[in-house]
Amino acid sequence: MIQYHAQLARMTTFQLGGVAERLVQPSSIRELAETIALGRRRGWPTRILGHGSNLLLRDRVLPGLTIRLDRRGFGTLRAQGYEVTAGAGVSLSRLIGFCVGRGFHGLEGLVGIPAAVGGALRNNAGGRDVTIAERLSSVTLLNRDGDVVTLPRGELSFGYRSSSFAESVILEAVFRLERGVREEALQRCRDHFQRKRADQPLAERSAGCIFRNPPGDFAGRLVETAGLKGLRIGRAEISPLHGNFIVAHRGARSDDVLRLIDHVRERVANVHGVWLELEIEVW
Ligand SMILES: Cc1cc2nc3c(=O)[nH]c(=O)nc-3n(C[C@H](O)[C@H](O)[C@H](O)COP(=O)(O)OP(=O)(O)OC[C@H]3O[C@@H](n4cnc5c(N)ncnc54)[C@H](O)[C@@H]3O)c2cc1C
Ligand SMILES: NC(=O)C1=CN([C@@H]2O[C@H](COP(=O)(O)OP(=O)(O)OC[C@H]3O[C@@H](n4cnc5c(N)ncnc54)[C@H](OP(=O)(O)O)[C@@H]3O)[C@@H](O)[C@H]2O)C=CC1
Ligand SMILES: C=C(O[C@H]1[C@H](O)[C@@H](CO)O[C@H](OP(=O)(O)OP(=O)(O)OC[C@H]2O[C@@H](n3ccc(=O)[nH]c3=O)[C@H](O)[C@@H]2O)[C@@H]1NC(C)=O)C(=O)O
Repeated sequence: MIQYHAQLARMTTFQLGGVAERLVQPSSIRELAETIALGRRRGWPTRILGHGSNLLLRDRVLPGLTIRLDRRGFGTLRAQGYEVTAGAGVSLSRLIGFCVGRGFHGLEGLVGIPAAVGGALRNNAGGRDVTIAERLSSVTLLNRDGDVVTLPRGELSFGYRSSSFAESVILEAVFRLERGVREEALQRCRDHFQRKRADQPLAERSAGCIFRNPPGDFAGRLVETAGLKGLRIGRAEISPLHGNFIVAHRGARSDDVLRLIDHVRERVANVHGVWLELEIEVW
């Protein structure tokens, strides 16, 4: 079912931006495939939305078709031996909870990342010691020809916050985990979460790190040493806790964040001679 002029802000962690011209939240692969085929026939630009934790939506109508994969339609979660199959719409926190509850370890380093499995694979989300691709066994995709295919890890490529999925929709994935002690896995989750919460403003509205780390350096360090932490434009602020996070306060608009991004890039370029590349996507 197509929803017209659907509010999208609440479907992102920034909670900013306008409405989708058309939104579909498919409840099956078939509905997803039919929706994508319809979009092609009509020439609608089409985007896949996960948990919206790496996106900034502009303050305007998002043209074309937005397809949101959530747990209702893409919520598979099952174990066979030490392999866990998770649907694209399952949150990482739910996946990690499922694994840790069974004493399976390997994904604890991803705790505190508010992504869905599909978005996490697309961006090869990672924590201090692990990226999601490292535990991947296979992925099932809807490819650009409309076929459902399962590819082993060896046929996929991943990089720093990047993957080879650009043209496909991730439907579900199998992760290979290791037998561990449940209490120890739980403790590792607590430790990772505590460290992440100490370093990053997890309770505030953001999209995680705004910029990619430039080779050999850290965007957060460059922003901090350019004297920009705590700077505000409108109701958007560079987090005083982490220089690579912009947080949106009540009443913020996307435009405030965009202006702050421009300001940071120019200042960091002047001070350090480095042009920061965006890590988030702006839609
Ligand atoms: C508080 C906070 C902390 C964060 N910490 C981290 C961190 O430590 N490490 C890290 O790597 N990231 C972090 N992030 C960023 C973000 O969580 C990741 O980029 C994550 O991978 C985005 O997943 P998502 O489901 O929200 O995807 P979305 O933001 O919804 O989408 C991101 C991209 O994936 C595509 N996509 C989504 N689902 C699918 C699918 N099923 N098939 C194909 N393409 C798809 C979208 O089209 C878009 O291009 C953080 C974000 C926040 C808000
Ligand atoms: N900066 C921001 O704007 C935001 C920051 N965050 C922060 O990011 C971190 C991770 O966020 P998030 O992934 O949303 O997870 P949280 O740790 O905040 O917990 C909520 C999650 O618990 C999951 N859940 C509900 N029931 C169960 C269950 N029975 N077993 C396992 N999991 C369950 C839900 O998954 P499901 O969705 O599948 O129902 C939901 O995603 C947190 O620290 C949070 O504070 C989170 C959101 C926004
Ligand atoms: C949050 C994200 O991912 C995060 C991920 O959570 C952490 C896990 O340790 O590692 C990356 O951050 P990061 O490189 O800033 O990691 P941190 O360990 O916080 O900082 C790296 C270095 O920069 C310094 N730093 C960081 C922030 C700051 O304000 N000032 C500063 O000087 C730190 O002291 C440290 O020496 C990812 N960011 C990127 C752009 O790669 C995301 O992708 O959205």
